[in-house]
Amino acid sequence: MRRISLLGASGSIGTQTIDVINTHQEEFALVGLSVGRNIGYLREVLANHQPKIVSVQNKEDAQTLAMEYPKTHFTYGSEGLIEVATEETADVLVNAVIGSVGLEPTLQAIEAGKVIALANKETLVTAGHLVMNAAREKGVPVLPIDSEHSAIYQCLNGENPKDVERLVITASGGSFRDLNRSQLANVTVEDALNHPNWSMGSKITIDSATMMNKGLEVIEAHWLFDLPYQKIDCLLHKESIIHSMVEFHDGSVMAQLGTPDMRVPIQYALTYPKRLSLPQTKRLRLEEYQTLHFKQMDFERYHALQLAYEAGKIGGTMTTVLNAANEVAVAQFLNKQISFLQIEEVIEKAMNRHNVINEPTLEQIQEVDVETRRYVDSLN
Ligand SMILES: NC(=O)C1=CN([C@@H]2O[C@H](COP(=O)(O)OP(=O)(O)OC[C@H]3O[C@@H](n4cnc5c(N)ncnc54)[C@H](OP(=O)(O)O)[C@@H]3O)[C@@H](O)[C@H]2O)C=CC1
Ligand SMILES: CC(=O)[C@@H](O)[C@H](O)COP(=O)(O)O
Ligand SMILES: [Mn+2]
Repeated sequence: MRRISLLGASGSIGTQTIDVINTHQEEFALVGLSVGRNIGYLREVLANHQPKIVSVQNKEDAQTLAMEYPKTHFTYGSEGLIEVATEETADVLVNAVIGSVGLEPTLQAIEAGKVIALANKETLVTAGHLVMNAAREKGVPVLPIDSEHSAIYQCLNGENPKDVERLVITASGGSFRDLNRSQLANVTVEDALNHPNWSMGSKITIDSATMMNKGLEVIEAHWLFDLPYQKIDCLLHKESIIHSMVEFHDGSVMAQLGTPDMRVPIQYALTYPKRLSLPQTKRLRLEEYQTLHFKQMDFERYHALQLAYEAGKIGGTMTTVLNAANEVAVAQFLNKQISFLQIEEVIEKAMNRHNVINEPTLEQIQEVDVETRRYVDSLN
């Protein structure tokens, strides 16, 4: 029995994690969870699970719920996320919150010796060295949930990491993949939220449309697989059937395939190194596709990806700036305060003015994060 704490239970990854847990009730127990403001969904979960601890965003919600569910401890805010992440009866933390708010709970969970199943890629983008060093020191595995990284993890299973020539991360191209740059000037939020292959939360769907999602994933791969940026490539593949590939020195290429369904990588992270059945996923029948498409990445068309590679290669706090500026700019775009193309403009401005700190501490990262958010807010 694996006992799971789940941050971000009401989101796209969170609800699919609960689906996986419900599918294998003999294997998994949900001992802790957090939601933000979606108390309605939390009540649905509490009808079927008896977690020891629950965190919500607001104190008032925590107080109301505590009266209704006396067997569960309710907490709230950023401290609440840490309490759930370090719940003593949990073996595994599934981190499925959005944004760098996921960093401290991840670090504290590592300190408490929990296995980390990580969807929250912003954690590695903003402070990959802190997370991976802490995990190494504690001997705690960091298992990827992100589909591309799960694919690479599966391809590397049993291989010697020294034999890797390069990683090939596939990219769907996002909502605007058939538009050229000049056609991006007037695109709407509603259009941007219409991802061709995946149903995901709004922030990552916008990241996918700007190609920043691939940029975040390149940095995530750099930390997870300890490879230099020169060995991490991106390839446009519009069907999202090949979830990523690993090329080895002998020319062999390993790929992981499947229909686009996040429950597969979520479950793999929860059962690793075993596999369990997942009857509800649509099976891949390649004859239904006949043709899969591939195209070289175009860095002029997808400038945000270029910025992410630059930030990654510069390193230190530059990726913290990239991430924080992106989080604020995407929120502004979703609130219709800036245009789609301004997202990358804002990120570039924030990067250009930043004096990098190498090997930053957690405090320095938090300061740079706050300062970058303040700067990006001031632009608007
Ligand atoms: N969705 C996907 O298919 C994939 C997602 N990922 C990554 O997984 C992470 C989650 O993405 P996704 O599930 O799409 O996101 P969603 O927006 O769907 O869900 C986010 C979750 O985090 C909660 N939340 C949001 N802000 C806060 C906050 N400040 N404090 C506490 N909780 C908060 C939300 O609560 P509430 O809604 O209750 O307010 C919700 O439970 C991201 O890092 C994303 O990049 C990676 C690969 C695929
Ligand atoms: C499902 C998943 O892992 C997302 O990160 C997905 O990769 C988004 O698709 P693209 O970024 O390739 O459009
Ligand atoms: Mn992904």
